[in-house]
Amino acid sequence: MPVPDSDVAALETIALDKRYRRVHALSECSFSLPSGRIAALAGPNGAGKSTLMDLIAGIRRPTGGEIRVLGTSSRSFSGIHPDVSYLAQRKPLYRSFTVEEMLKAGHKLNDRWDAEYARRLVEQAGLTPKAKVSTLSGGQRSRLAIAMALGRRPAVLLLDEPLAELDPFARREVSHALLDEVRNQGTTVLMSSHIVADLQGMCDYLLCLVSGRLVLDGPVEELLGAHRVRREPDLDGAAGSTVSPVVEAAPASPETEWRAPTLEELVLSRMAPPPHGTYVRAVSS
Ligand SMILES: Nc1ncnc2c1ncn2[C@@H]1O[C@H](COP(=O)(O)OP(=O)(O)OP(=O)(O)O)[C@@H](O)[C@H]1O
Repeated sequence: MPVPDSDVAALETIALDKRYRRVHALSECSFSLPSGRIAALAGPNGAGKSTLMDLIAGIRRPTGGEIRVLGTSSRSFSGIHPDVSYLAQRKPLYRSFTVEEMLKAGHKLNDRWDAEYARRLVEQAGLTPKAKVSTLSGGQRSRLAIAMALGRRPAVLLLDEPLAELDPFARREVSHALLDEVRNQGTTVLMSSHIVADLQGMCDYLLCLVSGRLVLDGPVEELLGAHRVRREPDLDGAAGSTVSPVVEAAPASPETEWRAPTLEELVLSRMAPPPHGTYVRAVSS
């Protein structure tokens, strides 16, 4: 893996656009993700998350705009950039293969492959080399798929709903293993998930798409620090529900208490603004 130049964004999109005939899946999407960040890609169904990942991975061509990976424009190469790994929603595992055979396939299919590293990740996951993929649990399959994605030693790792299908225990186990690894390696990660509560504490950067447009973009701490939600003692317990209670926008009386929102509240406020969602106000720094 090349040593990232800290001045160059790991991943940058400039006015990225994607139309599928009548559907405008992504509009004028511009962001710059610094190296070493673990970014959450949040947004409701159909917001354009998979489309964005597919475009970055070179699976689809944009209708407009540009993508840069470590400063190199996607216009200068075809297919997936050698420093990017993509773990799509449907995990690319062959059910009839053993764990060992999957690793061999990874070696064959990738010009750049760190066999030693991939084997170590599989060992850490407690996977038996002779076990068939079809006999693995959902959590074990996720760990194998992640080892396959990391075996390329990517500088940028794209994960589309990596924790879907997993029960809460497996989600925690897989996400901890994944995060330890990418932090140790300094890998930049872009990870989509519907379960925004899962992303808090895992991700230090947030991109939120709604109807193909980027509505939130920045370091999580900065975004949370720049917004306030009204403190409602009776309502606080409902923060985990999909549609949070409305919090009045104004006027705020002098006694009104404000607190920093959770990541979930902030994202929900953009996905479902009042009168159906939480009102979260921006504060000037
Ligand atoms: N191959 C395609 N042909 C036509 N429309 C498409 C195609 N793929 C996606 N779309 C449309 O583009 C929009 C964005 O879809 P996309 O799958 O990128 O969203 P998403 O945020 O990943 O959704 P989900 O969270 O449900 O996976 C949707 O309206 C979808 O119906």
